[in-house]
Amino acid sequence: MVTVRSLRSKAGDEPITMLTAYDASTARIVDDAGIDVILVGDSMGNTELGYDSTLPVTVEEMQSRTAAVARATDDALVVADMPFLSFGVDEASSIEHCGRMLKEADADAVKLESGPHTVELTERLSQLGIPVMAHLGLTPQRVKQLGYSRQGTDRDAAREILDLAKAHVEAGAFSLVLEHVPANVAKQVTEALDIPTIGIGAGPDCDGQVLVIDDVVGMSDHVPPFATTFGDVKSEMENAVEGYKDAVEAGEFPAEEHSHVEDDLDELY
Ligand SMILES: Nc1nc(=O)c2c([nH]1)NC[C@@H]1CN(c3ccc(C(=O)N[C@@H](CCC(=O)O)C(=O)O)cc3)CN21
Ligand SMILES: CC(C)C(=O)C(=O)O
Ligand SMILES: [Mg+2]
Repeated sequence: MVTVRSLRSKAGDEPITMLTAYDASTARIVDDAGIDVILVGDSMGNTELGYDSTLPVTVEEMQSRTAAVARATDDALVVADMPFLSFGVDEASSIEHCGRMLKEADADAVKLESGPHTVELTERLSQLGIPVMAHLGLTPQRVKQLGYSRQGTDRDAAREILDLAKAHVEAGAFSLVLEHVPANVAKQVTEALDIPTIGIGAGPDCDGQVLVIDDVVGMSDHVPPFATTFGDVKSEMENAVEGYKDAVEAGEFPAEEHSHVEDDLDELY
C-alpha cells in the first residue's frame, strides 16, 4: 500500500512512478503493474470527454471517475485532480469539493493547480487531514493565459516557481508536480524541497515522473512534445473493432458455441 508517508520515504531512493487513469479497468492495469500513484487527472477532459481543454470538467465528473478508480485500486495512492474553479473561489466550497473526493470517492489525496492563491488553502486542507499535491510550472487550467508553452524559462519566472514551491511545502503539501519547466530548474526545486517532486516535461532529476495514460499506451491523437508512447493500443482496438464488424457482416459471429437452442421452442404458434 502506497501512502503519502511511504511516498515521501521512497523519494530520493528510487524513482516514483505516477500515471493517470480515469476508469476502473485502466486503474486495475496500472495498479497491477505496481505504479506508485494513480492520478485521476482533469486531462480526462481532453482524453475521455473530448473537450479541447480541461476547463469544462466538473466536480461531479471527477468524483464519479475517482470513485471508479478507487474501487479498482488495491495498492497505488489515488489522487483526485481538482477541476477548474472547484477550488480557489472561496474557502468553504473549496474544502467541500476537496472533501468529497476523500469522503465520498475514497481518494487518498487531492491535487490543486497551484499559485500564490493556493498557499492558504493548501494549509487549511492539510490541517483538516486532506493531503495536498501541489502543481507548478505549466498549469493547463490557465491555458487562456499561458497556452501550453514551457514555464520558468527566465530567472524571475524560475525563482517564482522555486519560491512558490517552498511556500507550498511550508503550507503542508506532501508532494509537488512540476510541469513543462527546464530540467535544471526542476533539479534545483527538487534539491531545495523535502517533499517528492514529480515531473512531466521537467527533466530526469525530479523524484518521480508522471504522464497521461493515453499518451503512454498510444491512444492520443496529439502527444505533447515531452511525452513518449510505449505501446500501440489504438491499433489493437482498431483491429478488434474491424474484426468484430467483419465477422458479423460475414455471418461468422455469433457461431454455434455463442448461441443456444431451447427444446420445443421451434414453433411458437
Ligand atoms: N493527452 C494529454 N497529455 C497531456 O500531457 C496533457 C493533456 N492531454 N491535457 C492537459 C495537459 C495539456 N498538456 C500539454 C499539451 C500540449 C503541449 C504542447 O504541445 N506544447 C508545445 C506547444 C506550446 C504552445 O502551444 O505554445 C510546446 O512546444 O511546448 C504541452 C502540454 C499536458 N497535459
Ligand atoms: C498531467 C497531470 C499532471 C495532470 O494534471 C492531469 O493529467 O490532469
Ligand atoms: Mg490536471
